[in-house]
Amino acid sequence: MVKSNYLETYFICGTRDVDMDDFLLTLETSLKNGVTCYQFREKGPGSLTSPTYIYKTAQLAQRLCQQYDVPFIVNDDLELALKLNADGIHVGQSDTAIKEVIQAFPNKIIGLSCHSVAEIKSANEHPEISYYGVGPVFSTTSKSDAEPPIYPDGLKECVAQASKPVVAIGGVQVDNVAQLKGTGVAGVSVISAIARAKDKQQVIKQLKSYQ
Ligand SMILES: Cc1ncc(COP(=O)(O)OP(=O)(O)O)c(N)n1
Ligand SMILES: Cc1nc(C(=O)O)sc1CCOP(=O)(O)O
Ligand SMILES: [Mg+2]
Repeated sequence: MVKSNYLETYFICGTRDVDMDDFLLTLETSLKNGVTCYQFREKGPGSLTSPTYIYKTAQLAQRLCQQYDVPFIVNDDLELALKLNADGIHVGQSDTAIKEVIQAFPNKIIGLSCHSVAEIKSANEHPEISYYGVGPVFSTTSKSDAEPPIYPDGLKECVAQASKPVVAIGGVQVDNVAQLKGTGVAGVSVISAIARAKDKQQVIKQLKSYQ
């Protein structure tokens, strides 16, 4: 049973976002310290390429999430999500078409990236979508093909038009998260803020202060 506040502090991480040997430890420390959702995103320079390794690594991450009762979401890869019977999948505008995802993965968490009010309006046509990931709110170094930032004002406009909960993504850090107050987001999703934090407990606690 997925908790109603599962989007509150949403951690995204692949093996390239941390030292390879630290991946599972990073995830477990984050789960222990209050992340409410996790996305397995294995992409970008230096990420795993072998489907067997990707599957095995994702499976270990999934088991950790199960221990902490936190939803395990797969980024992009519908086949992997199906194979693992993940709790959900997150896709972007240029990934597998949302209609196909909805059909192939019923009764699961489905996240869709949106970058503008127009994309939100078109996403609203699909009531099966669970949440929208909206951004980048600020500039990010974690995604080389990110769109230009929309900043908190752009985020607020998107939230106002969204028929589903919105998580803010892109460049969200401890020192700017307070700017999200009043935007109406249901949560924040981050890679580097948590992956690179020395004191993950403190950072996760501070990230919750957008509420
Ligand atoms: C929660 C969340 N929001 C947005 C994204 C970005 O998805 P996408 O645009 O498909 O880009 P990639 O992550 O696939 O590079 C996300 N992953 N998660
Ligand atoms: C995965 C991702 N998607 C984005 C989008 O705008 O859709 S920005 C992004 C990277 C988020 O990493 P960080 O928290 O380190 O900025
Ligand atoms: Mg994608």
